[in-house]
Amino acid sequence: MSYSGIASLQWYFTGLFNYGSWGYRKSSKKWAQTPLDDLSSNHYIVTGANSGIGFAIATKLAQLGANVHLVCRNPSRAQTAREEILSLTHTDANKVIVHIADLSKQNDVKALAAELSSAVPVVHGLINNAGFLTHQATFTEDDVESTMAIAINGTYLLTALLLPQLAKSNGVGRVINMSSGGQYLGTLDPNDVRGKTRVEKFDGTLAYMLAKKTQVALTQCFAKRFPLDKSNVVFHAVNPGWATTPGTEAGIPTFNKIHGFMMRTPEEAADTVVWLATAKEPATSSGFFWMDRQQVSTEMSWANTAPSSEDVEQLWSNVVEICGYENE
Ligand SMILES: NC(=O)c1ccc[n+]([C@@H]2O[C@H](COP(=O)([O-])OP(=O)(O)OC[C@H]3O[C@@H](n4cnc5c(N)ncnc54)[C@H](O)[C@@H]3O)[C@@H](O)[C@H]2O)c1
Repeated sequence: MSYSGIASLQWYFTGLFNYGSWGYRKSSKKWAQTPLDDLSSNHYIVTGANSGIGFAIATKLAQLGANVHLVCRNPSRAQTAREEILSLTHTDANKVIVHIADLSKQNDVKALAAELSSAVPVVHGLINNAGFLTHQATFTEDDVESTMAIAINGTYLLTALLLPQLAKSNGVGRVINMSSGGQYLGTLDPNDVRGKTRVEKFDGTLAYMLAKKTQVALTQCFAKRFPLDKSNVVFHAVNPGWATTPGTEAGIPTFNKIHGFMMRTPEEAADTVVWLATAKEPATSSGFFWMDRQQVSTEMSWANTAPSSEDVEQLWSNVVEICGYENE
């Protein structure tokens, strides 16, 4: 379960050169400025949309004219975010809609999916962005450690429940899972998805890496089970880089303080997600890991954390069992 010192160094130096704002500016010079399609009749769901990168994603999509569904846990913070988005983008007030759910709870996710299914019959993009890093082990009402609960309930269950609406997209339905560069150091443990064995000496950073690794593996599983030609849906996972947000200020304050000068803005970290959700090119591939509009490897050479295909399959069946739901 632990990660080696040399792999951490590799990760850190890769991050210094690529994950900060400088890395973003370097990469963005290569991008063709292709105009995005008219998004005015498209509907996007963004989880964790009231803060940080999620807020930047939702704002950009609203600016592009799309209908944006903000999924947030706290009603008053959700309303504040909605008002801010309306004032920043001057979009039609009917196009920015709030939905309340705690994505670490299965019952909330099921209720949210039911609400969205009737409110949004066709979903063009689901952006599973919500996530957090905590240094205290807490278990949800479903008996899953909270960091992992978002990866499972928020990512797996919401995606599985909304597949019929995504499949109806007149382009290609897109699911974008917000993973992290931290996933490179996480080791998949398919037989302890609930996080039970890690409680005594809880390491929040390790739990976070594991949750993010799980999101990448779930993305691959969805792509394998629901290929584009049969499902009309693509699945992507993203490393957004290092961005200063309320999440990094609370979860990794020392890292944030030391590296704040070089970290990305939430808008820079949001760029690849918005591109994956709206551009033509990423509608043709599925199951990959992306950073700065490029497919990147899911593994780092010295980390030795690549899960076996058996582990990935085991993960899927354990997650299905915990959630008690699977699409046919
Ligand atoms: N900021 C970074 O450098 C960075 C790097 C890699 C990955 N990420 C990932 O990007 C995503 C956004 O992070 P951020 O930095 O903008 O942090 P943030 O804390 O500013 O935003 C996270 C959002 O998720 C929401 N959220 C958390 N738990 C929730 C729950 N149980 N139910 C519903 N909503 C919940 C929060 O309310 C918040 O709106 C996260 O998944 C994070 O792990 C961030």
